[in-house]
This record gives sequence, structure tokens and C-alpha cells, in this order.
Amino acid sequence: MSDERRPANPWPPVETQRPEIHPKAPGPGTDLEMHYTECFGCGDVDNGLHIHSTVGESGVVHSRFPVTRAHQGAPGLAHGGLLACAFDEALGSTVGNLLRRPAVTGKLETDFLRPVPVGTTLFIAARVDGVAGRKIYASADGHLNSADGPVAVRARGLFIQVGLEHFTTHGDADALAKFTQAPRLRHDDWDINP
Ligand SMILES: CCCCC/C=C\C/C=C\C/C=C\C/C=C\CCCC(=O)SCCNC(=O)CCNC(=O)[C@H](O)C(C)(C)COP(=O)(O)OP(=O)(O)OC[C@H]1O[C@@H](n2cnc3c(N)ncnc32)[C@H](O)[C@@H]1OP(=O)(O)O
Repeated sequence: MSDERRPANPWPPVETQRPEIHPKAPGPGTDLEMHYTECFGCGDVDNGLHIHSTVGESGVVHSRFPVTRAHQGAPGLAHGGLLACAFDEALGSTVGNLLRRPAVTGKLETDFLRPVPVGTTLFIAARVDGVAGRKIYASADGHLNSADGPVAVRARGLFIQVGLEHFTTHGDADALAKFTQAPRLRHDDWDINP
């Protein structure tokens, strides 16, 4: 089905407020550091996605996902689940860095419009569309091989703001401590009260 013929569900699906970029958010042109070295999306992980992101203009964050043989589903083509993972990373990074609110993915939907071959780079442009209390709605387009290449994948996500105890209760408290001590992630610069 062509993109034009896909049903257009309203987005965001509820009434939202315009997102407010946090005053300490990294500005346009900033290359974002990996948020955690062991993150499968942006970290220094064997066969991870090795996504790099840069803040763009007008609340858009640009991420690049180089698709390798390690990311195949069908021979020579990217696995859809890993493409969804790339969008989870790109959207989560956009929410986290621009709003500086710790948030987790509640819902993620993807439209796969064209195959993504091994050897291509997916250029993902993501933005925050609206905020309703703890609920943060974000969306992204993934272009083949250049920022204005054909759109191969689209995604929409609902992120839910959480307190840092979400990560200490359910995750690895020591890892979180190291990660929030990184200069750019100091949590006194974050909106951490959901
Ligand atoms: C990721 C690291 C963040 C660390 C933070 C510190 C610094 C951050 C630094 C940098 C960040 C940069 C980059 C991040 C990059 C990538 C991020 C990847 C993110 C992930 O990959 S993260 C893993 C997958 N993720 C989970 O592991 C979540 C598991 N889950 C839960 O932990 C709970 O489920 C939770 C907390 C989501 C909610 O639980 P809860 O009890 O707090 O709240 P509740 O259930 O009341 O939901 C509140 C309102 O959201 C609505 N709602 C919830 N879920 C919905 C759904 N699915 N569909 C529609 N609406 C939904 C409800 O309907 C209600 O709406 P309403 O208020 O209108 O009633």
C-alpha cells in the first residue's frame, strides 16, 4: 500500500500542549553523546545499531543508522524489528535531550514503506509532537541514504515520563549512577518529577 493510501489516524491521539524545549537542552548543531555506552541503539556494542544523533533546527533531531549485515532479516535487507529499535532510540533520544525528562517507551508503531537494504544509512528525523501531562508524543521519518531521500519507515511513539526510581527499582542502580554523573546528563539539569 502506498503511504498516501494508509489510514490517517489522528496524531497525537489526544489533546496535547506544545512541547517546551528545556532551557538546558543541547542546541542546534550539537552532536549528542551516547546516553549509555551499553545501549544497543547508540552505545559501543558489538553489532549494535551505532546510531549517532545531532540536534537540528526547529525541534528536530537527526539520527543516522548505518544498516549492516548484522542487522538483516531477509537476505540483504534490514530486519523490521531492528528498524523499530532504531526509531525507539531516535525518538527516545529526541524526547530525553530536548525535554530533559526521563521517559520510557509506552507504545511504538511503525509503518514500513520500502525495504531498507544492507549498506544503506537510514536518516531519521524525529520531533516531539505534543505533551499531555506525563504522556509525550513523538514521531519520525526515516529516509534512505540522505536526509531528503525517499521515506522508507515512519514511526510514532508514546513516551511516559518516569522518576529516576524507575531505573533504580527495575534496572541496575550502579549503572544509572555512572550514567547520570556524565557532565551533560547531570540529573539536576533534568525535569525529574513526573
Ligand atoms: C532510557 C534511559 C533514560 C534514563 C533517564 C535519565 C537520563 C536520560 C538520558 C538520555 C535519554 C536519551 C536517550 C534515550 C534513548 C532511547 C530510549 C529507549 C527507551 C526505551 O526503550 S524504554 C524500554 C521500553 N519501555 C518500558 O520498559 C516501559 C515499561 N512500562 C512501564 O514501566 C509502565 O507501564 C509505564 C512507566 C510506561 C507506565 O506505568 P505507570 O504506572 O507509571 O503509569 P500508567 O500506567 O498510569 O500510565 C500513565 C499514562 O500513560 C498511558 N499509557 C501507558 N502505557 C500506554 C500504552 N502502551 N498505550 C497507551 N497509553 C498508555 C496510561 O493510560 C496513562 O494515561 P492517563 O494518565 O491518561 O490515564
